[in-house]
Amino acid sequence: MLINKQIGFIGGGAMAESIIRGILHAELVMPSQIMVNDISCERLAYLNSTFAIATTPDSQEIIKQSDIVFLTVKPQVIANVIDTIAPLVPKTTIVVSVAAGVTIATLQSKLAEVPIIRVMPNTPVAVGEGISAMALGKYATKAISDPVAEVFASVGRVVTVSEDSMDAVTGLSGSGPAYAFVLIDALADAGVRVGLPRQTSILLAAQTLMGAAKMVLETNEHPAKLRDMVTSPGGTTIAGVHVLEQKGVRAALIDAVVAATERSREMGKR
Ligand SMILES: NC(=O)C1=CN([C@@H]2O[C@H](COP(=O)(O)OP(=O)(O)OC[C@H]3O[C@@H](n4cnc5c(N)ncnc54)[C@H](O)[C@@H]3O)[C@@H](O)[C@H]2O)C=CC1
Ligand SMILES: O=C(O)[C@@H]1CCC=N1
Repeated sequence: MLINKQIGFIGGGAMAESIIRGILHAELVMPSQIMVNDISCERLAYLNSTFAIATTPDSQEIIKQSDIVFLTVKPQVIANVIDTIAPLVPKTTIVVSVAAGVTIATLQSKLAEVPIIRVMPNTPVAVGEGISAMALGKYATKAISDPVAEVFASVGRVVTVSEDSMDAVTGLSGSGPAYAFVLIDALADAGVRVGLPRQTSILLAAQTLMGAAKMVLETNEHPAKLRDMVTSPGGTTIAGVHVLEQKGVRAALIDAVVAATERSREMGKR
């Protein structure tokens, strides 16, 4: 399932690596179709030796070589990156930003008439189970954006959202894997606390979260209904759920998503 595009990344950190790992594993592109730029020589050497992809310390080289350019740097440095590349970006290049909080309008003001797509993916794209939300700039028609949708569809699910939902998406699914890792780690500690070996505990916790998530996605049932199916009257589960409610776990998760959403909004104001 190859796409016929050269793909460049400016910023070769955690998110770029997750996307690269995912699209190579999905065989959407060959390693020879990918080039990465980073200011860190160590990162470039690591990415080259891990994935056999081309690397360059020069971001302008990425613009020359790529049909689709992913901006995978931190939001704080994206303005500098754009200033360096803007004069060179042709209108035929598709620019995809994954930076939290950075608006299409900010990018478009420096990249006149260039098709811009803003995406909020998450790191499970590395294992083909990401969720990526896309918002299209005014020059990114459906036909132009299709190859980008294909990239993210090859490594998970894709939803199209209006740009004003992006901060909320960032707070929920962009940051969400971290919440899930905290839950898995805590459940594994709990398993150890009640006498299970660490590795068994981690396996039980992770597979339980994955199985529960899969049931929600495959049955389309409301999660509360699926929870009720586990919860026998007077049984073990209601004893556990009662403690979760007493300790405010539900409210804590809501507050976490609200805090992350507000932080994304704040980052967009700079
Ligand atoms: N990590 C995640 O789960 C997600 C991250 N994002 C977004 O992805 C972007 C990247 O985040 P991470 O990969 O986590 O950060 P990171 O810190 O792992 O990677 C950033 C990379 O950019 C490089 N870099 C810094 N300045 C540069 C420059 N001027 N030119 C070229 N490379 C430069 C750094 O050396 C580093 O390797 C951010 O904008 C973030 O909001 C979006 C969704 C999820
Ligand atoms: O923590 C961050 O700012 C980025 C955006 C979403 C996930 N990681």
